[in-house]
Amino acid sequence: MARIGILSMSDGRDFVSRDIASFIADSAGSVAAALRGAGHEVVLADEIVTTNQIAVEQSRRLADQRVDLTVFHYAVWAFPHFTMLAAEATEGPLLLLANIDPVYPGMVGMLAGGGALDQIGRVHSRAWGDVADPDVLAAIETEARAARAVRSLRGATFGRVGGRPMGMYTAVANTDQWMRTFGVDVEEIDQWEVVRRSDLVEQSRVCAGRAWLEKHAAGVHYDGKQLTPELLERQIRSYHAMQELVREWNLDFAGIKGQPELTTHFATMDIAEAFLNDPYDWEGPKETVVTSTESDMDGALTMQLLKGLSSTPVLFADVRHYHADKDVWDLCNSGQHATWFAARSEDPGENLAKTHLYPEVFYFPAGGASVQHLAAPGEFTLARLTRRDGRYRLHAVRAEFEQYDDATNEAMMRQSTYEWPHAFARLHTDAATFLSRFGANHIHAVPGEYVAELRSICRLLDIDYDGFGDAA
Ligand SMILES: C[C@H](O)[C@@H](O)[C@@H](O)C(=O)CO
Repeated sequence: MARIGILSMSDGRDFVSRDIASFIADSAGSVAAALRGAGHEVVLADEIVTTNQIAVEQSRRLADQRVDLTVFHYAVWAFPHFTMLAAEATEGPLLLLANIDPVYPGMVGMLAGGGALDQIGRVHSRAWGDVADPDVLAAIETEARAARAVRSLRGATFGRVGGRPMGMYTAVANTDQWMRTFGVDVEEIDQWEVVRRSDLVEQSRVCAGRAWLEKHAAGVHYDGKQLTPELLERQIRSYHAMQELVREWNLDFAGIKGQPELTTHFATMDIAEAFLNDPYDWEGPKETVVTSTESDMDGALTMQLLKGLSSTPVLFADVRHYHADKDVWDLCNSGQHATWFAARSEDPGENLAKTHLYPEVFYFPAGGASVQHLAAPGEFTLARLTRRDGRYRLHAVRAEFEQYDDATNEAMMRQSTYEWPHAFARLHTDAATFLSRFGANHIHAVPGEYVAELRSICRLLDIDYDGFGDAA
């Protein structure tokens, strides 16, 4: 949930503002109550803005509370320079909210303030109407979620464990542009640290992890070569090594190169990535740590934004295949999908019961377990940050994840790489449009509807929104 500041604008003439103060306070109170009722934290300004000084003081006070979204509330005609002074003191996302009550010219106040902000190019969003109307409340909440997701990036640190894999330009971003556009710093960490620290993990933790996986997974398919208890333990060690790096380097999210050094000479990072992205591991419930395969920077950044919206694990997948006969895509990853996607259950046992650990395939001679499952059905929002000629854009598309009878699921998974995790996605766009315009090999998804938030995020970040199909 978001932290939302509310600042009510009013008239600069004392004999007017005096008489309308209670009307404004009641209206602001209803907005605050509705947002609190929806679970948000609300910070109401101490004073209604009736002077230039109060405009600056009160907006600075809200800014000090590091609100995710600042709402300028217009229940009456308000002197527009108050809006300008308050906006000047508000560095975060800004929403102008007018109640539609003809008794007082609140709409006029909002439009005069909004027009003035447009004149100086100050990004802001607008909403209007009675907050008792669910659509009005939903519009404010959409902006609040988008604002929180964007704010959660500012000051964050991405841990890039290993550099660019396999010449993948789409996995590498410019750190200056990241700091300027998203406020995110990048720590470059050598994969050697994963190998070095893996040896230092206590054997008891490792044994407990292997026992837990063997107990709960649908199958751990040891083959004496590509997947052995020793290799699975090495992967469990690499998971704990990554957890340590996240803690010691204060990483908010991360990416692991993996290929080719680790996947050829150490073990794959599939177990590490899956459980970093999961809300649990063999030691209990935990916070998810967004971690991208192939140290995909814009992939991880997209996932961190989606996590800011949904507070769930976020899927990382290759756009691997299109089943034209079914108009369904196989989103399958040579790395991981958090096991949570197998059943989207809060009970890890339920997800693991649909998850198989298979010996890694020919690409990965170092071996280890791949984490295989088929994502549970549901409605999803998919997104991906990419760059066109250096400028960021955010692709967005709606989809349903589907499953069929066991034989059909099996046959479809065997058409690509059976041992890897899959999601069968029906995208709300046609294949030709998608393949001709989508700017990456990886895509990310969360359950639920977040298209409006993604549009707002683009406005707040001043990047291009690129929606496909009914998300256009
Ligand atoms: C195993 C291959 O190298 C895969 O990693 C490759 O196809 C990708 O997934 C690239 O995104």
